[in-house]
Amino acid sequence: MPPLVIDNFPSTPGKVKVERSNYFGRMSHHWQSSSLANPLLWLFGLASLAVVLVVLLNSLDGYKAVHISSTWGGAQWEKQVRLSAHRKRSDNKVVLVTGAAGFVGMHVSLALRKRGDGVVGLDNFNSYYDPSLKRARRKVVENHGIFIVEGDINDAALLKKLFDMISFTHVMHLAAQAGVRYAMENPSSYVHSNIAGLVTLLEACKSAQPQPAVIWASSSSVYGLNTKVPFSELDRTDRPASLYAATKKAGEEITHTYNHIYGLSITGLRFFTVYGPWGRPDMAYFSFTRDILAGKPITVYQGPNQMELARDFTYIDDIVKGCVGSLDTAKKSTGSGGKKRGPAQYRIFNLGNTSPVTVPKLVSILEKLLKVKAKKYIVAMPGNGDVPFTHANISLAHKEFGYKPSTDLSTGLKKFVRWYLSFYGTRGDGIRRS
Ligand SMILES: O=C(O)[C@H]1O[C@H](OP(=O)(O)OP(=O)(O)OC[C@H]2O[C@@H](n3ccc(=O)[nH]c3=O)[C@H](O)[C@@H]2O)[C@H](O)[C@@H](O)[C@H]1O
Repeated sequence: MPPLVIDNFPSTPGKVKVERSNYFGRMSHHWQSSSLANPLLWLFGLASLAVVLVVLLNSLDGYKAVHISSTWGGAQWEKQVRLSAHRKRSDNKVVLVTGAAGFVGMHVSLALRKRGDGVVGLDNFNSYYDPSLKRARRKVVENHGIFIVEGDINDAALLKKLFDMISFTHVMHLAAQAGVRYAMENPSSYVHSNIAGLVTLLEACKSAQPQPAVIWASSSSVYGLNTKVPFSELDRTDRPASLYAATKKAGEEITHTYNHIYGLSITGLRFFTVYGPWGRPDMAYFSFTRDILAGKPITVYQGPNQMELARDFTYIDDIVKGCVGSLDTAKKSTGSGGKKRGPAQYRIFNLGNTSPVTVPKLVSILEKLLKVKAKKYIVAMPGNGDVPFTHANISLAHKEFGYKPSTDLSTGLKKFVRWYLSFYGTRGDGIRRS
């Protein structure tokens, strides 16, 4: 074999250019003659390593603040996974749902299960918001025969185990670090889940036999600072306003490379401010409900020139229909053994409601439903990643799988409030009593 020269090593004076064929042979000589034999330099090297480690651990602090748990493995665990993956008929799907104890994950898992699909959930039950809500959601899906594996999408060994055990036809990837404004508090958690976790999952999917089709949650936030409305999938998405948006945009690029290189069938869904029963306590409609009931003031942001902010709030049942529709129209991946055998499907869809509502209007609907007047602080929108408005053009999803949202904000909030009161009661402390 000819000597392998690593050419991309820097070749400026003082830097090395290594010839690998002779590398190990020369090492012993270098060991004796080079400065590596000097104990003082060793001490210095070890001290530098310690400093690097301390810096690295500190940078992980933000991530550690979100507690994550993991328990998997063993005969009983395997039995539960297999049972959960069991489909009713051979034409049903077998789906791995990541983030299954999350808001959208729970609802999508139930919808798939109800029609006879095999569904295995995966969730790390982190403490970004009250994990007891996630555990309550787990109870609901467990009652429908769905097992949620407790583990992280960054755990490559766990993913390999799952793909070795089960021939998943689809992966519905909904696990993510959500929240637009929290990205300024804990940026590393977004990189951990939305970038590193996504890549670990795609690696597992690309190597799986058979390769599943992947459907995953992107976000309306990728439209960032765009002003042209409604937002279309053809519009530019290179001006994100938050790190959250940037990681979702990165996800779209990352999934494209896995589609291109490995033949993974990919569908990205840009969700528009999803709300409804079993929702996320960090979102405005949820925290406003809690605070209005508690008699606490709420903060309503305002754009420049006292402009009211608006969102294309989308009800969870409509989102579920969009998720299931896109899953059912996803074509098979084309790769095998980690290699692409032909071009594979790559799609991106907006899943919105097509009728934006202002935040003050959202508050007035809640006031009516709760029969309590809100104490409002109107403040200028802080520069923390928020965008003034969102509005979806959904013609592509309509054409591809008949997506047609049918729940307006008043109707959807009525269902949310009914659920909220039955779950937490009227005290507004966000603590469940049952
Ligand atoms: O579509 C998305 O891709 C994203 O949707 C959601 O983000 P947003 O649309 O920002 O929802 P949300 O926080 O409920 O704020 C709603 C409105 O209330 C305003 N808002 C908020 C808080 C507050 O205290 N006051 C206030 O006026 C605020 O300024 C805004 O105008 C998801 O959280 C996110 O994970 C992602 O999925």
